[in-house]
Amino acid sequence: MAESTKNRVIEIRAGLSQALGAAQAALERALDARKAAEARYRRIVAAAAARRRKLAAARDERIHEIESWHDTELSALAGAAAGAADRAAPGAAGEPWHSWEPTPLERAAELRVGRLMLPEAPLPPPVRNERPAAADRHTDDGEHWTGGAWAGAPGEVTDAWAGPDSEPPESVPAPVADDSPPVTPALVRLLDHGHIVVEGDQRLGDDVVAGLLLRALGTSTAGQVRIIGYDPEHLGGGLAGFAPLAPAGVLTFVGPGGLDKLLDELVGHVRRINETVLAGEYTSLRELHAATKRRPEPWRVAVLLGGGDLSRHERSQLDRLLRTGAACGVHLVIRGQAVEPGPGIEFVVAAPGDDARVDSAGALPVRLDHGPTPTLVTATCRQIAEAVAAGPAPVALDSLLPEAGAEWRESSATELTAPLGDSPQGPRVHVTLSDYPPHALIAGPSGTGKTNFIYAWMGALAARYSPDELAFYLLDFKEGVSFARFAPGRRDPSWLPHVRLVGVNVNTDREFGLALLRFLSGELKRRADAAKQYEVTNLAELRAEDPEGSWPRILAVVDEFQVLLSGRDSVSAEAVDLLEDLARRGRSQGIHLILASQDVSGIEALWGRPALVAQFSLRIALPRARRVLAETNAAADSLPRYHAVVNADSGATEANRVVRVPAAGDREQWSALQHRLWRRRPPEVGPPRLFDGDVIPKLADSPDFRQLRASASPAAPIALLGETIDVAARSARTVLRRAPGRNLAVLGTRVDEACAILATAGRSLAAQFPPDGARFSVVCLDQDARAAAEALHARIPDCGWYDMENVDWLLEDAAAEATAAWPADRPHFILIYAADALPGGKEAAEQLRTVLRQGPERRLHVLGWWRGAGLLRDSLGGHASRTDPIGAWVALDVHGSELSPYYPGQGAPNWYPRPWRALHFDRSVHRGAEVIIPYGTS
Ligand SMILES: Nc1ncnc2c1ncn2[C@@H]1O[C@H](COP(=O)(O)OP(=O)(O)OP(=O)(O)O)[C@@H](O)[C@H]1O
Repeated sequence: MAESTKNRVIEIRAGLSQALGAAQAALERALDARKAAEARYRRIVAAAAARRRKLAAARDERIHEIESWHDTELSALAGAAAGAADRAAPGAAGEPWHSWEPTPLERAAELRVGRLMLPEAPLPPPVRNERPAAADRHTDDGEHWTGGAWAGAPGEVTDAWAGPDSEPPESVPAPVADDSPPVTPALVRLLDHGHIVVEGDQRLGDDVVAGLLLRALGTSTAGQVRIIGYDPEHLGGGLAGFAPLAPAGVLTFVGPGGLDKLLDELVGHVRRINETVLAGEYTSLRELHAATKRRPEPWRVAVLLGGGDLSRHERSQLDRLLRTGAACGVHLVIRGQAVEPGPGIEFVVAAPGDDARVDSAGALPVRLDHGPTPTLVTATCRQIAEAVAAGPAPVALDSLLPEAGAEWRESSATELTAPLGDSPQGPRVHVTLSDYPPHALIAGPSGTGKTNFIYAWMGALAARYSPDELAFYLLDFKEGVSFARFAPGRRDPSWLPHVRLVGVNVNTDREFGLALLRFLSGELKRRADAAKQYEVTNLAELRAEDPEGSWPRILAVVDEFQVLLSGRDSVSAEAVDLLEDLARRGRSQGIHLILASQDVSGIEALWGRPALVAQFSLRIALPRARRVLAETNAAADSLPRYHAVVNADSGATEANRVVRVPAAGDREQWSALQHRLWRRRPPEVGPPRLFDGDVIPKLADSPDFRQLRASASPAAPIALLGETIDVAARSARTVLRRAPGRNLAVLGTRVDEACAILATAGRSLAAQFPPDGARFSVVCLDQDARAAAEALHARIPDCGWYDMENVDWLLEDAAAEATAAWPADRPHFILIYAADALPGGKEAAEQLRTVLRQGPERRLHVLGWWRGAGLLRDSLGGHASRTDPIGAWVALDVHGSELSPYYPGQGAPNWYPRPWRALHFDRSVHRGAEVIIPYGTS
């Protein structure tokens, strides 16, 4: 091989080896670079994953925070909205139909028509431990998760490779179901606020109207919402379910063509209410109600369903009502008429699903409620109609009273004024008694509330005027004890401090009525004398001149007064005279009479006495009372229950004022007032005198008996006999002084009463003497009276006892005593039970006559019981004998005609016997006989 070739080979080899070395080095460098690049790549990937995890965690945390804040806020807002809705629409105003029932509310509420579709507050997210599946998922906010990264999530490393190591977000908000029921009702305002126009879907609109009406009815007191339906296309069919309201007058239908008249009428109501009810004092009925708690006018809701084009007049009336009706409680619910938006007008657009709208809810979707079921509508309407037919609920007595603590502030110097209740038009009705009108006549058939009316009037007066200003004298001729509540009783020791006298169960004791009139007559005289002395003419002037004097106005109330005037006897004759005088002259002296009667004949009894009836210019008629107002005034015929016509001008129709009378009969309410006033009574005001004709008085309770004291030798011993029927509790008495005729005869067959009278006489006489100061002898000649005679005998110390066996001794002794020449050293009282049964024939009879004739002058007095007026006559010596030895007598079941011999110069006394009553006459003091009540044994 040539050198050159060798060299070339060597060169090539060297070159190749060099190249190989270089390549080797380059490869090594490249491998190093690759290694470094790979290491860097791994670092970047790891950093990216770590960063992404961190960011995802931060994002999740933030999302979670935002979501929980959102949830809390949303639930708080939803809760607040629901709470506000509940408050605005409580009870029947907002309750869903399935649990709905009427709940009358204090004031008008907003009414629910459906639900507001508010954005829903999601449920709290559950903590997720599982990875979500790799499949696509939709979150509730519409984001799209692809299994590796959140599409469109901000700040995400979206360009990074999502290797198998990459993690999905730890927690994902759970999708929330969107079908939980919304809780916020959609409300509209109708009553006391405005009008509602329903548009849109016909059937759903009908449901809205029915729902609104039912809710309006159910949230108010029965009868306070009146509906007037105008439905010319379906002739009322649109309101068919409400038909049960029609008979009670709560729903009226206006026929086609009647719109004109209906709108005119409603405008008329608005004008009237503005003029007479709001009367410039309030701007709306709502304001009046807030200030006074009274709602004198019903809400009138006119439902206008279709009806085509309106005439110009109708349109302008409708516009007027839309502007001014709501303030006066006149509201319109309109369908099928174009109405311009305006203040207070709510538009409801009916549509299915969530497409309905309520104007005041803005753009919020509304889902309307279904209408109430026909059964619910008719049942509710029937219930309301029944409640209306049953009449309004009673008003409480408290509504007539001043605030507690503000009592007794009025002066009665010129008048007595008190409210009696509200008129249906709203204003209070006040009634005044003064110089004109001075006296009142009240009439009402039984059960119409006459007694209640009197209570209410008395309560309103008694709360305003103190007992210094006003005094009551009360008399009830009806059977029962209606006025007894004003006097202390066993159950309640309080009394009405103004009441000076209460007479109950006096229907057979007309004398008590007479006694009251006599007493008032005496008081009239006292006032007239004082007026003369001060040279004044009426009570106001007298009080001004004599400020220290006690001059209360007097109110004398006589219920069923006709009993007093019935009968043509001396009682009614005198009663009429006294009444006439009191009615005529009492007015200026502050004495007022209130006569009440349930009986038309009672009122008619007065018509025959025009002078008397003319004085009673205040006339009060309860429902169906006849003839108490003027002849042509029939206002009482149509009065609802618990109402009265008050007329202060003798019944002239234009002076009628209708008043709704509060319930004052309730014992509890009355007692609360009475106790309040009783606790305030001045210390000098004692309880009233209670005269109860059904109660037998007791001698031990008699003030006259209690005052009797023993004295050594009373010149005029008093024999008490029984209680007089009088304004003051007085005992009838006869004085047994030393004078001819001072004997007492008790006449009649009624043993118990005769014995009671003798016992009273004996005990009261004995009470006036010290031991041995007088001699008492009891003679019992009738077995039936023995127990009573023995009881008396036992009560009187050292009393002699005589009967059939030994009465002759007593008579002989007494006759001698009566004719003796020497003066008696002490009085001797002989009490004889059944003196007509005296044994011993003529001789004994003669002795008795001697004692009767001559005894009294020698202080020997007979108190004898004869079982008949004729038998006494026999004892006195027969028909022709004189009766003057009997100076005093008490007759029981003896007719007046039989008493004429003992009733000198006056014919026969007017006496019809009645149980436990007696007629007493004492010729030394009486002009006429008086009725007395024997004391019961005690
Ligand atoms: N304004 C009223 N509000 C509520 N209840 C009333 C009212 N007026 C009367 N009543 C009730 O009606 C009933 C009859 O009333 P009241 O006794 O006053 O009638 P009256 O006309 O006096 O009847 P009578 O003469 O038969 O006693 C009573 O139960 C009473 O409580």
